[in-house]
Amino acid sequence: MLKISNLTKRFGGLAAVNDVSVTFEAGKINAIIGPNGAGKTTFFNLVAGAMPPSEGSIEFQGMDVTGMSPDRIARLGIARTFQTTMLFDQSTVLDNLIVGHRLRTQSRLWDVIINSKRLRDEEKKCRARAEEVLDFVGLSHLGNRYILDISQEERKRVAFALAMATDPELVLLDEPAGGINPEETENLAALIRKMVAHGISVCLIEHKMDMIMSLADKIMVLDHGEKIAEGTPEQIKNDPVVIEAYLGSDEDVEA
Ligand SMILES: Nc1ncnc2c1ncn2[C@@H]1O[C@H](COP(=O)(O)OP(=O)(O)OP(=O)(O)O)[C@@H](O)[C@H]1O
Repeated sequence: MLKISNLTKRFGGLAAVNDVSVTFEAGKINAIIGPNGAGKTTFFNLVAGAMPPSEGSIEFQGMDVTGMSPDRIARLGIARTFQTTMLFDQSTVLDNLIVGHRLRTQSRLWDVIINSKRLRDEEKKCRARAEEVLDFVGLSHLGNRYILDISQEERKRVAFALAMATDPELVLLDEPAGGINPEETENLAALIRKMVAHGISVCLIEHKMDMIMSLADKIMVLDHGEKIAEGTPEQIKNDPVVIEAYLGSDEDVEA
């Protein structure tokens, strides 16, 4: 589904991602781990088209998407969750989803001025889709609540719903369990499994090792921009190179 070949991104003299090649299969949960500054976020930025690579290529479902704009990549089926701080606090959950979805639909200014049938049809579709994804993430009962009034876990579910609204094939999750407690983390892991059960492939960056180890089918470990290991959770846990990379940082692979 996603084939990365010799991907490199340099910022001045620093190779934030350095000659990384990896393949992620459809229908799986793939995790990217590594100490702080390892290049995980940069890797995601490259896949989502937020920045062009210095070298290497990205193939999605057999198509070369290297250097494509984020819009085009999103339309091809790669969605990314945004930080919950990107939600509109003073709007309702449903409005956040409708606006998020509308930003990706077709109506032009002319349609708005004449309140065209296309516009009205699109609005209806966006609302229906918003209600559908809200139900999927288990928040139907909160559609009319303000973002300000819901919990951090619920906000994370809204962020997932936003990504789901575009009907993606692959979802990139950047630290989905950051800032929530162990029980909420388990709930969110269940939601990620549900996404995969519905045919969506997942790629996530996460620091919470217990979550990764129980959730991921495959883990890629980055350190100083380079891929130092790749394998199942069991293989990664016991890999001396990985343990060494984490011992040299303030993080713990068994944590
Ligand atoms: N836009 C940029 N310009 C210059 N340097 C950058 C830029 N983005 C990232 N870097 C550098 O690239 C390296 C990798 O950063 P990146 O954010 O990808 O790591 P990370 O693994 O996501 O780290 P963390 O776990 O702390 O979020 C770091 O040294 C960072 O300072």
